[in-house]
Amino acid sequence: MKSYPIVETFHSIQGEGYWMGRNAFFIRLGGCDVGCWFCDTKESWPMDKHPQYSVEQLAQEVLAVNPSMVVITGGEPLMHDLHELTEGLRALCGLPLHLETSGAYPFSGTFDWVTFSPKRFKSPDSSIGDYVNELKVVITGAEDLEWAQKYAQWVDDKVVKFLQPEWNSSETIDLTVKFILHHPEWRMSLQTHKFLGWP
Ligand SMILES: C[S@@+](CC[C@H](N)C(=O)[O-])C[C@H]1O[C@@H](n2cnc3c(N)ncnc32)[C@H](O)[C@@H]1O
Ligand SMILES: Nc1nc2[nH]cc(C(=O)O)c2c(=O)[nH]1
Ligand code: SF4
Ligand SMILES: [Mg+2]
Repeated sequence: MKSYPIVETFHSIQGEGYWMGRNAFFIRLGGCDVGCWFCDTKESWPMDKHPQYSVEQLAQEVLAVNPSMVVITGGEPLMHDLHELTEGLRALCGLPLHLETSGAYPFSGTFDWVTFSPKRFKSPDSSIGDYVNELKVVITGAEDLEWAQKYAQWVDDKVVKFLQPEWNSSETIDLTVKFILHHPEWRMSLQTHKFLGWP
């Protein structure tokens, strides 16, 4: 069966976005070429520097901690064909599968929830449009707020829209709060696990 390069796996709360606070098992796949300067997981960028795990090995790790859901993240997960990973985890674990992606590569796999975090450094592939449940735009300054609105128009009306400021910049957090006070269609997402010192 197919294997995937794994940066890390961990059991924590979903720190961000719509499912914030839920008990989740995270699988971080290696490989990303999007190049965000603010990326908080740059160690995930190399594709070939991480150990390969089979889908069965990953399923065993999930089952050992009995989480309420599994989050596939990275790196950029869509650089891989996620079909075997999601079909295998679904068959072996029977848990909801969530995806964190920039959408920069064609969509693959079957997910119960897709969080789309587009980046100005590499445009999303149009294939993600049909699958998005949540839009989560990282805010580092005023220009990102303008840019976020472009994607709010691009996704379906029913998509839940979050602005996620860089967690360690109080100016950016203030800027984001002030914007939301004038744009009630947006919600705030904070990376709560970082404030708590959890992975
Ligand atoms: C590390 S990325 C991995 C998944 C995928 N490559 C992506 O960017 O969506 C996981 C989430 O963290 C967000 N993120 C990365 N660096 C961040 C930072 N410095 N501040 C806030 N959010 C950040 C991303 O936008 C994404 O929503
Ligand atoms: N606790 C926790 N929640 C998260 N939600 C998305 C994450 C990610 O890196 O994709 C993440 C993460 O790294 N940790
Ligand atoms: S797309 Fe995601 S993993 Fe890749 S550099 Fe940007 S934030 Fe980091
Ligand atoms: Mg993270």
